[in-house]
Amino acid sequence: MGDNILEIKNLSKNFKDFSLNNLNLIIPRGVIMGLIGENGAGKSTTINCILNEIGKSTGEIYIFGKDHIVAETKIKDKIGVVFDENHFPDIFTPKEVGKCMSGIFSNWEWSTYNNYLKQFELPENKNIKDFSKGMKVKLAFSVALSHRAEFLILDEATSGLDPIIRDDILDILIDFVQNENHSVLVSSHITSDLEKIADYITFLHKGKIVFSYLKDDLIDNYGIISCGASTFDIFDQAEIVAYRKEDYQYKILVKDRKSIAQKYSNAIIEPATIEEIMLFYVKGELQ
Ligand SMILES: Nc1ncnc2c1ncn2[C@@H]1O[C@H](COP(=O)(O)OP(=O)(O)OP(=O)(O)O)[C@@H](O)[C@H]1O
Repeated sequence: MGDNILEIKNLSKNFKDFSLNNLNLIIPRGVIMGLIGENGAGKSTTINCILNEIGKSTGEIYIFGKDHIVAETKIKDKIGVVFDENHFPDIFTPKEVGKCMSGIFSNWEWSTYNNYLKQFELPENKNIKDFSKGMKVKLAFSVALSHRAEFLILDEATSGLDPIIRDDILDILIDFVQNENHSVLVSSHITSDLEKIADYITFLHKGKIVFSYLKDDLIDNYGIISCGASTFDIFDQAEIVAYRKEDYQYKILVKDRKSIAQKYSNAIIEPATIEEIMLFYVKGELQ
């Protein structure tokens, strides 16, 4: 267990109209795990269960090898969290936030915090209520990165940021996992960002994990075939993950595009992006 920063076993959470269903997930040390899924798929619920912000119905969660509830205080000291909303009281200034955090986190580093405030051009004495949405997110990143966290958990944290700051944040995350004790769990709708930085992609759909794969395996192996009805009919159905019927053609998602290309030499096969793979699973006909 020591090599994994997070281990989730058979996690379920039942709400009245929604259930997270028997999730199993491992995040090794030294990696960025991207969590994708449609609105309402259960990404925030998963993250809230990990952080014990909401109680799980059943299952086990270990962070740094320890039960996430038994060792909650110690664990939270080493986790940096950024959500898509302001965590801090509006009347605080960044300086006051720093003072408050220095009392909460045992490894608080003022110099790192002040450097991030500078890098993100955040005025240290302005009230947060007068910050833009992007400034609030940048403040949350400054805090998350200033207490020697080993595990960063980001829930839709970058979606309110402009492409330039987003790019800076992606660089910071890549840099963060250069320390092989560190890992990042990042949920995002911006799949192109995850395509740039994630080592693994976990796809959650209607409360269940569809897959949790190495990103390079996804990109190297999945493919999309465009073909007419007659070609579609000769495909071995077992080779089709999902398909979508368009006006004059079928689009087929396959898992092993290289062997399919050899077998059906007339078929046109393109690599699939993460967004396309997700769309096929959510909107296509599944085999
Ligand atoms: N406290 C709650 N009580 C009842 N249902 C809830 C509660 N919190 C979340 N849900 C439901 O759980 C489902 C999953 O929500 P969740 O916020 O985890 O999805 P998500 O994948 O993070 O979506 P998004 O991308 O829109 O943020 C939704 O149907 C939501 O209505």
